[in-house]
Amino acid sequence: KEKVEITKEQRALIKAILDAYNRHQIPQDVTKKLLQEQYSAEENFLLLTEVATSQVQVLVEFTKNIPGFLSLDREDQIALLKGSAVEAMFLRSAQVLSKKMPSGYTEVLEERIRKSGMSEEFITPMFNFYKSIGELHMTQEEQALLTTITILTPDRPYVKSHEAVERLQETMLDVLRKLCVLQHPQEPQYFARLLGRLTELRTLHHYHVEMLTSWKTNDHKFTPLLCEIWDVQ
Ligand SMILES: Cc1cccc(C)c1Nc1c(-c2c(F)cccc2F)nc2cccc(C)n12
Repeated sequence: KEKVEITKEQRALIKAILDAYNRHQIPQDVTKKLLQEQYSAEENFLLLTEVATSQVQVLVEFTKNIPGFLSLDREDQIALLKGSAVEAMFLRSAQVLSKKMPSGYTEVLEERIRKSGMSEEFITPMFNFYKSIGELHMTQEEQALLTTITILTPDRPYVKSHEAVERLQETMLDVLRKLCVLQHPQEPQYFARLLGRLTELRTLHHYHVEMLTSWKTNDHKFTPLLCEIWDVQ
């Protein structure tokens, strides 16, 4: 049985990523609004647009703190952010929704998502994903690393230095693999199950493109940041 050991460098890497992941949270005023504003499909959509916009801002700040990310080609940094944003946001909202917060924030967020004028065909797979993430009971480190691995996916559109991104992603995959072995010794397949979620994220990515189109068709307004990150007119 090979002895799995996390090196000093890898421990520093985990700490840097976890600090960045925890440092950037959604601002209090946004979460307070979610609890206070009245319920209507329009109001819920507006609030979710605010949450989505703040999630993108949080994501950009987190990404800049991923060791090695800022050394990548600048255009590739943008291509990685645009290509991974919604997947990272699905992961983040899954982690928020699977935690039962004392403030009742998760229940309110879930209620507003279900009643925001989104069609059932997107709601079902979205909440199935949220449930499957919740069942994994990921540690904070695993959540932060899985998000990092999603962001560092080399085969996003317009990425030029494929190898540079792949090398960075492999560094993170190696750390996550070791963490899974050490933190879930009774579940040898745990690491494989985490990576399986990344496949499910790709499917949700496609659903999201359709959601954007249907929101646009129903004349829903987005913020400039959401239009920019997802190339919406
Ligand atoms: C904040 C939020 C949380 C859970 C579900 C949803 C639908 C949202 N809201 C949006 C998402 C989005 C996201 F932010 C995280 C996960 C999946 C997502 F669909 N994307 C967009 C794009 C334009 C407008 C909104 C309202 N919106």
